[in-house]
Order: sequence, then structure tokens, then C-alpha cells
Amino acid sequence: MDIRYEVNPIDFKSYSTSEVREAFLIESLFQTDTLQWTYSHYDRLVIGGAVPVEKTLRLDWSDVLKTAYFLERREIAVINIGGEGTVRVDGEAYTLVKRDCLYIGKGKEVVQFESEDAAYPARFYLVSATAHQSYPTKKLPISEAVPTKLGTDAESNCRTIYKYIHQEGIQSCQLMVGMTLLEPNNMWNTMPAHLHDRRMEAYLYFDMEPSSRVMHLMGQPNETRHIIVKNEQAIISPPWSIHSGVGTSHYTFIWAMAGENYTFTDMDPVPMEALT
Ligand SMILES: O=C(O)C(=O)C[C@H](O)C(=O)CO
Ligand SMILES: [Zn+2]
Repeated sequence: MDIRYEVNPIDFKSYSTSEVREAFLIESLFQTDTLQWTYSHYDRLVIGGAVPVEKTLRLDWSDVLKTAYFLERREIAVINIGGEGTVRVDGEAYTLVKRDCLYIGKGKEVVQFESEDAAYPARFYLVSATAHQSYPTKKLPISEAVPTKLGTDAESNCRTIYKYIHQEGIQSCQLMVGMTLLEPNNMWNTMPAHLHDRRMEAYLYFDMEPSSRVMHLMGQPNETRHIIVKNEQAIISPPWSIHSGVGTSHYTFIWAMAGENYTFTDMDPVPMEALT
């Protein structure tokens, strides 16, 4: 059972490399024919991975959540980062190709995951937050998502952001989820950095070569640390932390937030002079 408790920014200053990694890095989310889960106590975000190959996998973590079924008091976002797959929600089938997103609201009892082709299985990334009301289950195919271009060549951060679940998109209680794709030869994300003390955030880095790495930057602006991240590993970013990264090559990441509101532009920019 992978439970991550909160770390406060005062204690964080004295953390060793391994303590930083144990608190904030999720190393193996995608395992064949199992559901992998990490429970973060920051806004009680649950982060998971499902790779159905030989089996159909059923959404369940009742031994930890102690509810009759996973979504009894939760909502969840599912984003496929692998081959075509199907999510069945109380019997209704939603087919997701790579980068499609499905939001499932509170109260759906039976959620199952399966792959179309065992030779190229689906890889479902899962992010769940507590929910107080039920919003409709909704799929947003990547083909219908609205791209927003950001960055410049000079800053090596040309990238496209797709927002899936947010104020003007799929409605949720508190989940806000999207994906950012770096263009080839562009390595920087989220620099200049920002904070949002009102929300925590999780990043899943993927579409990287096995030998590529992202140097993820975290910490309060005046106390930064780095975490070296491999393909398909995730980061938990506390509300007091910047969350930025630079890769040895370009990459894609899914960002997911939970907390006080879901206004994407609610960010406090961190001036370059404040970073040490
Ligand atoms: O490329 C970026 O910049 C991002 O994707 C930033 C994240 O969306 C984020 O941190 C939102 O709060
Ligand atoms: Zn952010």
C-alpha cells in the first residue's frame, strides 16, 4: 500500500535525495494485469495505473478507501497513454485511443478496463479526488480537444497544452486535468515557474526514450531541489512547491490538480529573481 503523507516546507529543507524521492516520486505505476495505486494525503489525490493485458481489470481499492465501491465518494479521470482500450462504466463502453480522456463521476459502481490488443495494450493513467456530487461521465477524445500553443524557440519551451477537465471543459467537483506536449528540441516545462497554494498538482511524465530523463524541479522558490524522473513516472507536487522540469529530450506530461478551485489561470507567477 503506497501512502504518501504531507511534508511541510520547513522539514523539506533538510531532506536527503532519497527522502525527497520517497515522498514525491512514484516510480512504477504501470504493471501488467494489475491496478497500481498511490494515495497522496495532499488533497487526498489517488494516482494510479492500469495495464490490462490478459485480464479485465476492475476499479477497486476498497481495503484502503473502506467504501463499498471506489467511486462511492470519489470522481476519477482516466487518460489512455497506450494502445486502444475500453473502459466500461456500469455496463456502458467508452473506447479510448492514446491521449483520450474519460471523466467518471461519483456514484458509478462498476468500472472495468480492457485492452483491444494484448500485443499493444492500453495504459490507463488514473487520477481520483474526493467528490461531493455526481457530474456526468464524459469522454473527450484528443481529436476534439482544443490545443493551446505556448512558449518560444529562444526559451526551448514550445509546447501544446490540452485541457480536459476544467472550468470551461468537462465538469468535475475538484479534479482539473490536462496534457502538455513538448515539441521536438524543446525541453522546458512550466518555466517561468508558478505556485498555487490553493491546489496540489501531480505530473505524469511519458513518451520518453528509456535513456531520457526529466530533471523535475520542486520546493519553495528559494529552496529548490531536483528529482531525476524516468519515462512513465509521476511526481506529487505540494501546494507550496514549484513544479517545473527540463528534459534530456522532449517529452509529454499529464498534469492533474485537486483543491480549492478549478480555474486553470489561478496561478501565482514566480519571478526568476526569486528562484534559488
Ligand atoms: O506546460 C505548462 O506550463 C503546464 O502544463 C503547466 C501545468 O499545466 C500547470 O502547472 C498548471 O497549474
Ligand atoms: Zn501548476
